[in-house]
Amino acid sequence: TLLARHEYPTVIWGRNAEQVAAIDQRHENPRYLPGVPLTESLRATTDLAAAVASADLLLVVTPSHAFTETLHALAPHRRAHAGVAWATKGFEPGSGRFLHEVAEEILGPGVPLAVVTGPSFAKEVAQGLPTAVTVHSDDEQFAQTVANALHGPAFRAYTGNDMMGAELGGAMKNVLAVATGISDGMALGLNARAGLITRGLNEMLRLNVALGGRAETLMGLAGLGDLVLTCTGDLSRNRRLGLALGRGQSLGEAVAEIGQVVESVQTGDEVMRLGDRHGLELPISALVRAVLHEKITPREGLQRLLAREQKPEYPDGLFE
Ligand SMILES: NC(=O)C1=CN([C@@H]2O[C@H](COP(=O)(O)OP(=O)(O)OC[C@H]3O[C@@H](n4cnc5c(N)ncnc54)[C@H](OP(=O)(O)O)[C@@H]3O)[C@@H](O)[C@H]2O)C=CC1
Ligand SMILES: O=C(CO)COP(=O)(O)O
Repeated sequence: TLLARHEYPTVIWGRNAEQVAAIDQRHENPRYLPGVPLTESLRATTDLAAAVASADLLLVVTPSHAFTETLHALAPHRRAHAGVAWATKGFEPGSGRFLHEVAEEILGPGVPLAVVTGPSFAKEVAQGLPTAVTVHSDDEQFAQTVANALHGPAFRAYTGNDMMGAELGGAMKNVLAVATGISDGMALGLNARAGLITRGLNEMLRLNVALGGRAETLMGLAGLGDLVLTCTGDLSRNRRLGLALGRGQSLGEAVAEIGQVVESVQTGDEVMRLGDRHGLELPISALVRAVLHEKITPREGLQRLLAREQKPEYPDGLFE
């Protein structure tokens, strides 16, 4: 709806005929964005081949568990010049690969790729409220093309060239949002929330540096920006999952009640796998995973965090 608002002829593909008809004809998405009017020029279809074959630019927004199959489905129909961007946040489930690695493998060399990420609740974007995101690509011109399409009177799109850092920030903030949600669900107070956000940012920065990424990406919209939004904004599904767990609900009950994708349930595993591979301790992320897998209760998680040894805030400099 943002692209259509910017007068780009835009077609959204979906697999559910009823939802597609509602978007195409009534300009609404009653299942996922009830009550938010969509741009009238936005077209919707269930015909993936036709939608892809007519596009100069592809923006994938399926959940991470559907990313690989969606790219396989669209690849044969992609026009030779059409670059592929995605707003999906997470890793490929199972392999733990970054999504740009998956895209490179499926689409082959030479296809322009870009990550769109940042603090952007879909509902607020659709309502036309001011939002800022960042578009990262190895191909500077493609980053600019995607940013130009998204950028408009109420939407700022910055550019960068650190795809891995941008993807790591978008994935990790979902796990850390569960931690602050749990803390708030247990009514542990505002100090606890700020402490978790800051030490969570530290986990993001250390993992990114271990992977060879650049700290500045995580200090920007892709990291800090999205971390603050998701840890504090009740529109976040990941935060709401934490709130429910902190109040004593089970994982199954909470996920069913939210009724939308909650990326952290899968991403917690992949983050810990990356941390283990690089010999990093990520205490908040580790406890979130343990609570999500119902191996420990939120109260046990809290006790373990508070019982950790006292130490310098930055033992080996800022980013050892
Ligand atoms: N919502 C937000 O504010 C933001 C979300 N994101 C990221 O975007 C991604 C999608 O999130 P979001 O749209 O909010 O999730 P939702 O749960 O709201 O919607 C998921 C959508 O993806 C579709 N879908 C699920 N599986 C498949 C599949 N195998 N093939 C085709 N379509 C599929 C669903 O269709 P169906 O109804 O048929 O199941 C539905 O339309 C996530 O990675 C999220 O982290 C990024 C920034 C902001
Ligand atoms: O990524 C998002 C906002 O930038 C949406 O967060 P949730 O998936 O937690 O709702």
